Amino acid sequence: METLLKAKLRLEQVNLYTKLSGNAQGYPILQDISFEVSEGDRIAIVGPSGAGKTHLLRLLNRLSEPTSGKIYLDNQEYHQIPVLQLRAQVTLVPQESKLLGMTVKEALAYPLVLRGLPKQTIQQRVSDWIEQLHIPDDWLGRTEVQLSAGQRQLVAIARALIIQPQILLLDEPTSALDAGTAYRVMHILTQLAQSHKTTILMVNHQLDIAQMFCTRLLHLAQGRLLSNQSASSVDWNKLRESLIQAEAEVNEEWG
Ligand SMILES: Nc1ncnc2c1ncn2[C@@H]1O[C@H](COP(=O)(O)OP(=O)(O)OP(=O)(O)O)[C@@H](O)[C@H]1O
Repeated sequence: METLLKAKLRLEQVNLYTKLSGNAQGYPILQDISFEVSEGDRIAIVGPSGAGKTHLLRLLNRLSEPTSGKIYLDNQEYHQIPVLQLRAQVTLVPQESKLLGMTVKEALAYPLVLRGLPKQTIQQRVSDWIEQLHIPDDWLGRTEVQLSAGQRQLVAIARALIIQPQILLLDEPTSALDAGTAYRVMHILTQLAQSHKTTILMVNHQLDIAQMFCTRLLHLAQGRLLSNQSASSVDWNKLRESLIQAEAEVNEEWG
């Protein structure tokens, strides 16, 4: 019972089915997913393509609703929490982020403007994160089309960090970053988790990053949770081999 009270996030037998034409029952995307997450956990979510990783993050950000089962934040059922309030606490950085025609500097400030923070606080916080993430001055006046995929990814991560959410959901956050920037971002996230008890759930195909960064690992396959274990108990070589094998099988299926 004690663990239930301490859980920051809890999923109980969550199922997600998507309606596809010609299939009345729907297509199973996630099945019987149950796990708990504590404050300050750094969780890597791994699994082959199509395993349901992105949909799991979408459920946690309420971009989708479970077909059945329950999700709790601090013991409060998800659907009882107003969605904007929930998203201020549980923030998603999707694989592709848009700056909506804004410059980088405007886009970084925008989430804070929406929250009505004083101008000086906004400027200070934006400058702090620009410095911490080593975002060069010459990016600040650029719009989305003037940034590379990696630059856009870093700006998207900065926008989420600026809000200081309690739970940060990241969908392949380092896939387009160079190695140096990826490790810098991971180092900052680790510090945040340790100093502010920020909880991090990150989908990642780069197992070396997951191994170095995470405290727990969730392994999904075909919409089911294959394992939920502490990072220290993972056999990383075995996991690497099984993911390569599973990915090859997915590719074979697609011919
Ligand atoms: N709009 C949709 N309608 C129906 N099924 C979908 C839809 N979008 C995705 N799917 C299916 O849902 C399953 C899970 O997709 P999801 O994107 O969550 O996988 P993933 O593990 O994140 O994959 P990847 O690593 O390739 O990003 C896949 O089988 C996919 O084909």
